[in-house]
Amino acid sequence: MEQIARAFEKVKAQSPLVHSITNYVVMNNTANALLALGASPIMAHAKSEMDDMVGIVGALVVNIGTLDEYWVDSMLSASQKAKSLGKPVILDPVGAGATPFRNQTLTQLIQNKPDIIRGNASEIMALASVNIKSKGVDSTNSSDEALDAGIRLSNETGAVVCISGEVDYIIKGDKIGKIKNGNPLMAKVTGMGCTASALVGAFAAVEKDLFVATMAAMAVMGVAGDLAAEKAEGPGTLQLHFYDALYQLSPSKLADTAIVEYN
Ligand SMILES: Nc1ncnc2c1ncn2[C@@H]1O[C@H](COP(=O)(O)OP(=O)(O)O)[C@@H](O)[C@H]1O
Ligand SMILES: Cc1ncsc1CCOP(=O)(O)O
Ligand SMILES: [Mg+2]
Repeated sequence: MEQIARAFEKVKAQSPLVHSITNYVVMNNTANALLALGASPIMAHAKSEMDDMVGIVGALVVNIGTLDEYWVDSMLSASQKAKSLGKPVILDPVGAGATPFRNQTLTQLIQNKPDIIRGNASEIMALASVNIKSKGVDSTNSSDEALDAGIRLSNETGAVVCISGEVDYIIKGDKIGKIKNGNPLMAKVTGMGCTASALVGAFAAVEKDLFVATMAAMAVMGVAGDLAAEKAEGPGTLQLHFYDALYQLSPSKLADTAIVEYN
């Protein structure tokens, strides 16, 4: 818990710049969430600026939500550049398993060795080649069901794998962490998973231990989700209160309220 609170202090002190190549649906949600957290967002996908942009940011978040052929080229070149500079790459495999194009793109992106993969249960199961029936971007599985797939995916790729859901699992080798905060209403707001991946980017930019960085980001998501749900009347006000909760959350409040298990 101390390490999680310290990572949050570093985000606040350093206000890292996070580069997202992300989808049209969530660009605004995720930029606002990064600002509320105390980080700084930039969304960019032009091929001509990928190398330069990656050169000035603290982390790269690649999110395939509304991918197309041009964007995939940008995603591949930006992740290669980030790896060559030793900057963390976070992959959000939105809609993994839904179409062959998504699966082929994810295979290429994973060959570039992302440092962290954060997805919902169905996406992680699809990435680990579990034969599931995809319902697009929303999960039809619980994170508990995806745990074995997540462990396998982490072992195969060497990445920290985060399976989000009622319980968030964070996996690296034989380390498994759980975050038990959050509220089911979060799944009724589009872009909450993408927001989680963006926050993971902010933490990875300042915290070298990427397992700790991912635990801390998911703890912040869960605690802010709990606080927002106490005030919300539905998905619309949940989103608004979520930004306010993120903005008001302190490292000490995080340490007092995060429900973290680790073994
Ligand atoms: N049933 C739930 N209970 C608590 N938190 C949840 C629940 N479902 C989702 N969350 C939280 O919402 C965020 C988005 O997760 P998820 O819905 O799994 O991602 P995605 O939007 O990519 O499908 C995460 O922070 C997760 O912890
Ligand atoms: C609805 C939708 N369609 C393509 S991307 C996207 C947003 C998905 O966001 P999240 O995975 O965070 O729910
Ligand atoms: Mg998602």
